[in-house]
Amino acid sequence: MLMESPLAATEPSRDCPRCPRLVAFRRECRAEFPDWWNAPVPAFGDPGAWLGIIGLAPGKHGANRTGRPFTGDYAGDLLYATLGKFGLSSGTYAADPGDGLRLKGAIILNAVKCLPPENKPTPQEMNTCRPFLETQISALPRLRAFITLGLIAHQSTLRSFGLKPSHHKFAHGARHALPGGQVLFNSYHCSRYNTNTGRLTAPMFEDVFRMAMETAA
Ligand SMILES: O=c1cc[nH]c(=O)[nH]1
Repeated sequence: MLMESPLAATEPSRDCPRCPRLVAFRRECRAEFPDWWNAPVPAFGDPGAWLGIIGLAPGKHGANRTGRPFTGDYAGDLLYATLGKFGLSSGTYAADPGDGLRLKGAIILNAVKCLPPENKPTPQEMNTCRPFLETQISALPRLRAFITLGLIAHQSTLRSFGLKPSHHKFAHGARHALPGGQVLFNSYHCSRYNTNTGRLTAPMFEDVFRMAMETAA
């Protein structure tokens, strides 16, 4: 059973037609895995969040299967462990959206809401999906900080504030001032690849959360 998105009124429809390539891929997945979610993956978290965590896009066997960001594959292992460690969640994280996990003070949004082939949305798909990100950020009035996971989420979040990525270079641990006093922190994406290769370790990830907590909690 899927919990209702805290931003239900701002989510795309299950059959959002905006990106032809992603629509075709969704159809393929629905045919092959009819029991999966196979639709835009809604936001998950606290509508009163001070911290927005911006991911890239659903993973095929993860969020695209479960309907909840960063669950169902390994992409969420470090993320949900870290949220728990910093008191930003309660309950237990499992693949099943009925696990009772709740976020407190944080919300997870994806820069692209539909599953992209090879986990790679095109620049056009990023642009086409961005209005949803912008609307959702605007619908979260208590947001004071963002953690962007990876370069693409960073760029899309900057653009959603009307800022130029060339003026705000991505680097793990970097912080960027946003209009209105909010602060954006960069992290490498917490993908299985990055954690397995040691590009991102738990202490490195926790440092970014600590900075965000010290700045904005
Ligand atoms: O960025 C990501 C990666 C996996 N799952 C998501 O929902 N987003």
